Amino acid sequence: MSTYLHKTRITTAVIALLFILLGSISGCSNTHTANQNATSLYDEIGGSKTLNTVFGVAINRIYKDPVIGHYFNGVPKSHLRKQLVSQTCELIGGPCVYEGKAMLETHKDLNIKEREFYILVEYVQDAMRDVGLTYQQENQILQKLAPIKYETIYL
Ligand code: HEM
Repeated sequence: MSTYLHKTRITTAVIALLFILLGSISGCSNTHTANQNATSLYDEIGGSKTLNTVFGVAINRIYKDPVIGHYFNGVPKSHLRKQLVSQTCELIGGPCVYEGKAMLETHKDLNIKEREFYILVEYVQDAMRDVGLTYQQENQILQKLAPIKYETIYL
């Protein structure tokens, strides 16, 4: 085989490889996006805009609650909202990575009672309903938050 032909074949192989690589990268991201669009509860409910509204509404009520409101004295609403949105976003298949404090560490010295936990959950549930989430979406989100109960309450 002549050197020229040899070089041409190598060049063709390199170009083909590049096309395959680029194809698989873009194919991969397309599939990824398609899957996320098709399956994520996060996208289904309207993403971070909806979560921000839900937690904004819930937090305003929680801070005024006569039983649990006092826990939040000195906790900036915007901070708590940002962390709850990010945590829930991650839990329901959104693109977020929760980078806030660990749940056990955050709540362990607060001595939160079980019934107080349920008061908070009810505010979140009411806010989801008020914002227009379906009963099914509401339940799916609550199911994701439920296991956190044992990291927040004092038993
Ligand atoms: C499923 C239930 C709960 C979830 C998902 C949750 C989640 C969170 C998150 C993400 C933070 C922010 C952590 C950070 O600053 O990085 C936080 C902080 C806090 N949570 Fe909860 N929480 C829950 C239940 C409760 C309950 C029942 C109470 C009280 C009644 C409570 C009181 C607080 C307080 C006072 C803070 C602020 C702590 C501080 O900044 O020192 N949480 N929680």
